[in-house]
Amino acid sequence: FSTILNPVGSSWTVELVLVAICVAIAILLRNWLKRPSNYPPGPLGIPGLGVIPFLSTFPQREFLKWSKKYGPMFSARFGLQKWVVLNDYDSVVQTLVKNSQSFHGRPSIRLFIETWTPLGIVFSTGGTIWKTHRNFGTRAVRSINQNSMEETINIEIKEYVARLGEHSGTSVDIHEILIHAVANVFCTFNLGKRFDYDDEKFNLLVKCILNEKHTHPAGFNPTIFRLTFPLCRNKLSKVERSVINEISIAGIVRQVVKDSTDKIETEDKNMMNSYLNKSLSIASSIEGYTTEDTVGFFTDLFIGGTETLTSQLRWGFLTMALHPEYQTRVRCEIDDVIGRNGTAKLSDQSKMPFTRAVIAELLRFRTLGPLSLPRAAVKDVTVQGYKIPKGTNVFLNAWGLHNDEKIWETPHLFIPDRHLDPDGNFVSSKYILPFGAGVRSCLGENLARAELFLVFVATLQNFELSVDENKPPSLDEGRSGIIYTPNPFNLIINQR
Ligand code: HEM
Repeated sequence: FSTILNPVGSSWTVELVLVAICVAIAILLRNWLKRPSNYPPGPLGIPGLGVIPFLSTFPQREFLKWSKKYGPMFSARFGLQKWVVLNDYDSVVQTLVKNSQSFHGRPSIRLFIETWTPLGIVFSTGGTIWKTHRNFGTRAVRSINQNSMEETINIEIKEYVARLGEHSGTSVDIHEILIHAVANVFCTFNLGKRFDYDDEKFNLLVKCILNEKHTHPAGFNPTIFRLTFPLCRNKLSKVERSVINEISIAGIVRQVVKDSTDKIETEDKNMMNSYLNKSLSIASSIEGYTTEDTVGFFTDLFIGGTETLTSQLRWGFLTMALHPEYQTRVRCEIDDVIGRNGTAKLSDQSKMPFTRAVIAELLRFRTLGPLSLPRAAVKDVTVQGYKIPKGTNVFLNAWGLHNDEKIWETPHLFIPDRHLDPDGNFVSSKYILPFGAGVRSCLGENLARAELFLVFVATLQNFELSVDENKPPSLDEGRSGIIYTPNPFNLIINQR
């Protein structure tokens, strides 16, 4: 060793190098231990790695545990990155709602920037293009009135019930049929047309969503890992790039955008046409805006709106099959309010407290986005007395909020009655935040809630769901990525 360091044999060179190494380590340690004044407390972790070695594949669990020790808003380093984790309602409101504009960013996650081509709204780091997408999206979603939303969803439900009926009496994985229905609702609102279930292009889209890999490898653990270790990132993101590109959803959307641009109409027939009209006129005023941004926007809506809803409904049907007593209670309510052959309306919700309680409990019990989507502070800001510097990333631990024993008794159990008052009325809880909070909360929340209700009700109205008693699927087996999806499972469905 000394020959390498000291080829010429002078001892002071060795000493000098050793001193330099010690100084470098001391500086690194000092920087590691240094925190801005009034910064939220948190676990120190290991220099260079932060808390990564202490996280499981379900990090929200460790986060909730740490929040008991360091407080509901605590800080942690993932590698060299500074993060703050919010674990209770107050810290979420104070941070993401009251200081909405300061936290409208998302971290610049290279993984998404490299693989999510083109970058649309969901992983946009913020700024003018995100604002344009967001403003337009919000207005477009608001402009869909309840009647047309109901009508469009119910048209799809008819087809979906008929397809499911073909499997009556058998054990089947309903994932693909469900995606067809949910994706077609998206297509009707956004592209202005629904597709036949046998349409080649449509089936390709459905297959892309079925390719569950795209939700898994991009999960937060690997993401954090790759952010920290560039070499691993490059190696792994190659796999992901091929998966995501293979998905080719963007490719199909690009073609539809092109077709629509070619015959753009002044009349706002659907969201895409309307968006294209608008984007063409604003493109010249926004630096760097291209039609690829439009493609990204619609690709995000498609992925964000299809896989999420489908997974939440799959969790719901599995839960009902494993809890026949609740399934029967929902069905009795459906029969009373809608009847065996009636079509559910959104307004029926006010007369169906137990069904609402089941859906609310489902959103709590199987939180689809356990860590919501990460945010970033776009400026220095003080929250609850803590200083959070610009560039700090933020996790909303929605799973933690939904499983906090201070709020929920036996949170690991599915108990819809906790959402009913003594008179049986549904009571909505502010402590359930499945759609995030603040200016970047879910753009499709209203549509998602409407679809959840209508598809859930139609399924239980028409079918009895059960599982193979010999090897029942488990509610504890899911894949934790960006979203928490159930593993593939079969249900025995019997038409009533
Ligand atoms: C059960 C269904 C759904 C769940 C649980 C869900 C959940 C979420 C969550 C947690 C976020 C991040 C919010 C935040 O950062 O605070 C999000 C964002 C988003 N969601 Fe959803 N979502 C669902 C359905 C949908 C649907 C149907 C659509 C589309 C029509 C949609 C479009 C979006 C978009 C575009 C964003 C990004 C908004 C932005 O970054 O400004 N989601 N969603």
